[in-house]
Amino acid sequence: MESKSAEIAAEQEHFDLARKHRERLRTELSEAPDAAANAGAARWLVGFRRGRRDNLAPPEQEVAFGRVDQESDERYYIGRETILDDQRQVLVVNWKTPVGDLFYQATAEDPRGLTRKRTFSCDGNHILDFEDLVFQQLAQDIEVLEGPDAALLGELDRGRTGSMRDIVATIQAAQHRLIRFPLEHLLVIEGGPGTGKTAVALHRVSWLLYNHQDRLRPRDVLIVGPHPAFTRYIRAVLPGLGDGAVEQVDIDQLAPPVQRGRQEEPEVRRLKGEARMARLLSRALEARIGAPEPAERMLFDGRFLTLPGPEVAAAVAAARESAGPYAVRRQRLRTALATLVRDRGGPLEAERLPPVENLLERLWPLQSAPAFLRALFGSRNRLAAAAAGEFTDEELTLLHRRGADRLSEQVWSAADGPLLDELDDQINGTAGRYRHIVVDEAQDLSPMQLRAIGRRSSTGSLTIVGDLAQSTGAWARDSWEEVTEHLPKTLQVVVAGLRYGYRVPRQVYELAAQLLPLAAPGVEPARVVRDGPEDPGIHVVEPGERAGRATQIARDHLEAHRFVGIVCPAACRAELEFALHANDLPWARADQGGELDHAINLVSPQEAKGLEFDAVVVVEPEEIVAEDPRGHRLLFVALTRTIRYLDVVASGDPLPLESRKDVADRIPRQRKVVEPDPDPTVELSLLDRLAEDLTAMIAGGAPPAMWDEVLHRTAALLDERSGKERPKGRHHRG
Ligand SMILES: Nc1ncnc2c1ncn2[C@@H]1O[C@H](COP(=O)(O)OP(=O)(O)OP(=O)(O)O)[C@@H](O)[C@H]1O
Repeated sequence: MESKSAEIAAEQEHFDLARKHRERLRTELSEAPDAAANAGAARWLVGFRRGRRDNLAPPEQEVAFGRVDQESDERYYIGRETILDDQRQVLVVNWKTPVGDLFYQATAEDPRGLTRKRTFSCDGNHILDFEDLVFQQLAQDIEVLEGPDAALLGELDRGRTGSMRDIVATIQAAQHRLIRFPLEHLLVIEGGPGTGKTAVALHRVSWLLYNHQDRLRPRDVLIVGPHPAFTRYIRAVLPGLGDGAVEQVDIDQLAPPVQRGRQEEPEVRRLKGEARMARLLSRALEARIGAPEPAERMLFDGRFLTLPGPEVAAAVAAARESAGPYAVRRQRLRTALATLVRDRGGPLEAERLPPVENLLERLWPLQSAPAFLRALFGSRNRLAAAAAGEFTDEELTLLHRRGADRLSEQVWSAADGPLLDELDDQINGTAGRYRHIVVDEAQDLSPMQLRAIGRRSSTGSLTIVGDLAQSTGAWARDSWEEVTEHLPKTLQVVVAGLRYGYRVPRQVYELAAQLLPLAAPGVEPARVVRDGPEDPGIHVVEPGERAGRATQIARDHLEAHRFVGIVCPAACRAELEFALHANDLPWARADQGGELDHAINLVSPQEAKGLEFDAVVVVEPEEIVAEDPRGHRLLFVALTRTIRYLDVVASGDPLPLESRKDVADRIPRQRKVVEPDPDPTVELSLLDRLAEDLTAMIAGGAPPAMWDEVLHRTAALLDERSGKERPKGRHHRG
């Protein structure tokens, strides 16, 4: 039998040959277009060639990651793209083809005509090793297929960066079934943290684009993520798979572009997300349509003309009852008024003349969504009229607010976005222009947000991705029906699960999963495929030491070249920022549009959704639990962001397992002003330390935003020392 190194050398020859032909193609595509029949055709050719060239894998990437051998003795290499030689012989087959499907789907029980599946490990296009599954052998030992193979484990252990990678080389059979699930469905992909939901959804897009080229072009697909940091994190995957032109946005971008930043109470967010808001807006908009005078007098070129009120009213009623958005029906009224004018001998071009325009504007005023919503929220009377008994007085009070003096100065909240979008749809209509939409982290979306997605779908074909155990915020969900009921109902809904947890190591998942009975009793825990390098570190510290300890741990990981995330609740944010500054560490914050850095990233538990890091430091779990009505779910999210290392730094309980209220009640609440506390029981050393901290802040010129938080922490410390015992965690390390 050939030695392995000889076989690797033979495979390398094939890889080199394929690479030569991929580069030949790149050169050909770069050359000027051949003569075309006309200038338009030449332009098309240039665009086509550029697109093809841009989608080619970069020169340094391996040409293939696998090989399948068929019983018929045919053998195919599987890669990110098909590569042909100059005789049009196939050197590598695209993973999205039926031959590619075999690579992922063949099992010992059902080898699908394969004798062997080979997986290569490479450094660039240089083969380091390969691993074979010989199906005949495996048929005798099916267990071998149950565990993760070496290629998958190798992939999972690779260090992370701020950018998600593709998983084409190691897609698992259960994942592949969802990737190629038929297009004409509303497919819900659910599964625990790190089961590959996001990866599967993105590869599904690539697979669908390849296999439905006749009806699905990249511009027909939209990907919606939960927040900008997530969109940045995933944005390189599809271009890497050769599908660069797919639009990827975060949910807040599905709205007219307005100035954002207004913060609102959870109850207001919840109310604004409800589906009945759509009806309120619709009634308010219809209420803007007016009634004519008993006789409408108009002046054309010095000649008066009178339209009888009842005829104008009939025209308004007909337009009102006709189908279509507000602006389209307004246009119908314009035509009807012009006809009435002409019938009475008025000018032929009446549509465009000021008297008709003025009457039209009075009866059916032009609207823009932001101006309309500002006026509606600013008027208690208008709100009450539009409520039509569907809203209580208290609810209307929550909606009522004084608008900015100028529209351009109006600052809108996140929950206003879908309302503006809904209004824009009611006024101008929305062309449902996407034939397939992927929605990630869909478990948190409000009905109004889901409606914004639904109206952009022209087919009802959607891939909805999420995990109910991670559902938090004003619209936390407990079932998928609560989500799908607000989406188009044209196609069959299928809920499919991913069960194997690829991200989170066993030791970390065992800690996090203790929260599940409390956080999401109905949700089945993921089956974890691998062990981590060590148990989670639990660090119970004094409140004043918390930021310092978290920073120190992050620094240690950084020095070991790990991509680090510090997941920190709002209450601890300022002290962490200060400690990171003071220690002069390179760090980035996800909420400021910055990239996730190759260093330390400070993220809130909400922003952490969908992200992952080599090492994660979770700060003060009790505060995280207190931060959200489903706080245990939020903590579950925070604890499951790591691919290898987890540290929890807490002055309270590092894993609070009581009700959220009990947890929240023991956290000292923020005090605005701190009086010097003369309590003699406060230890001198504590005061010394506080004095030191404050001196350091003054010397370091800490920004004003940090002071409030430090004072709050000071108050908490003093409260604590004056006798309020706080429960301590179970573990201690370092
Ligand atoms: N078949 C696979 N081969 C290699 N890596 C994989 C595979 N499946 C998943 N992964 C990796 O596991 C990690 C988690 O995947 P992903 O982010 O898609 O999970 P998720 O289910 O969306 O998680 P969350 O619920 O936390 O958002 C990623 O690094 C992904 O690349």
